[in-house]
Amino acid sequence: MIYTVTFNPALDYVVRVDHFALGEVNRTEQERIYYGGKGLNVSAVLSTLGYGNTALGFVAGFTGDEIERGVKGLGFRSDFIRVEKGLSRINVKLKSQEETEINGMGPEITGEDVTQLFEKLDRLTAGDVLVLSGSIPKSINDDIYERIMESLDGRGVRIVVDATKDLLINVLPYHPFLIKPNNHELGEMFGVTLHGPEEIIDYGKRLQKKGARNVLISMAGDGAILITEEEEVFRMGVPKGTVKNSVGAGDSMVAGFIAGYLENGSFEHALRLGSAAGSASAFSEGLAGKEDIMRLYEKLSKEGF
Ligand SMILES: Nc1ncnc2c1ncn2[C@@H]1O[C@H](COP(=O)(O)OP(=O)(O)O)[C@@H](O)[C@H]1O
Ligand SMILES: O=P(O)(O)OC[C@H]1O[C@](O)(COP(=O)(O)O)[C@@H](O)[C@@H]1O
Repeated sequence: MIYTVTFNPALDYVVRVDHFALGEVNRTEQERIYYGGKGLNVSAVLSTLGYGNTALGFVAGFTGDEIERGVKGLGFRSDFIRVEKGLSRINVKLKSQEETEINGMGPEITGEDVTQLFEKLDRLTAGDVLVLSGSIPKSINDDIYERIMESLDGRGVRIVVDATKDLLINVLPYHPFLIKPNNHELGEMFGVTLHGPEEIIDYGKRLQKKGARNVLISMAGDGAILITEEEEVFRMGVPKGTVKNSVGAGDSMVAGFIAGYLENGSFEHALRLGSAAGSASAFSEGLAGKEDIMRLYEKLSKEGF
């Protein structure tokens, strides 16, 4: 079974504004609402690619009701924990001359709520895949990902972590199967700005030395680099296309990678399917559909990436 955990699901409010002006009244040209949060996006794309999965996480308030209702139509199972205080987030994604995001902080999650999550995770067994993805609400201690990994240590569960800074660094001693920082996040973890693939590979390998098994570094329009536990390094470019909305591209990449790896155990295939899913979502208004992903997969294969 595949499980995803989203501590902080969101409604993503994506608005397009022509020439956004700070401090002025701006009017939208287009507005859309998507069900978001990294784990939920991973769940949605996995299900698009034919991999059934269960999304775990916390929801609160009327926005939480809507998330719980809406994701029922996305093809995966959900088993959320309802929390009493606060609201699930509305994350604002402003598309104009530049892309700007305001991600909310999320509801108040108590120790009891967290215990409920641990009870659900206690069902996981050897061969299961667990995706821990995204930020955590302020009310939770930032050692939560490590505590989850510690509780599952030795059970043969493959754990994928897509998070930033300490949330990610602290899980490395538990040997996550895959981590996916982007190049900026990778630099941020070491307090440096990375220039070019050599530096990115060097710093990616440092995360491996700290315990990560496979490190996938995404670089938006510049593609991705994968450093595997078999000491191979793969680079993948991106197909040509018009970017419509890159929110969720990273999550789509994680989902594509997992689907590809589960299919035949090949890291190269996983990277290609992950890259195709990432670009296909960047080229779509919302998350990509299967046809688009497979079309870009073929393109990446033909172009020899
Ligand atoms: N502008 C783009 N053009 C083509 N592909 C893209 C673009 N942005 C993202 N992608 C694809 O999606 C992957 C993940 O995107 P990225 O923006 O690096 O992740 P994140 O959202 O986690 O920062 C990239 O490695 C690439 O394959
Ligand atoms: O949990 P965080 O880090 O605040 O991120 C949440 C946001 O990330 C997203 O999952 C998109 O993530 P990516 O663009 O990295 O794939 C949005 O749907 C959501 O608003």
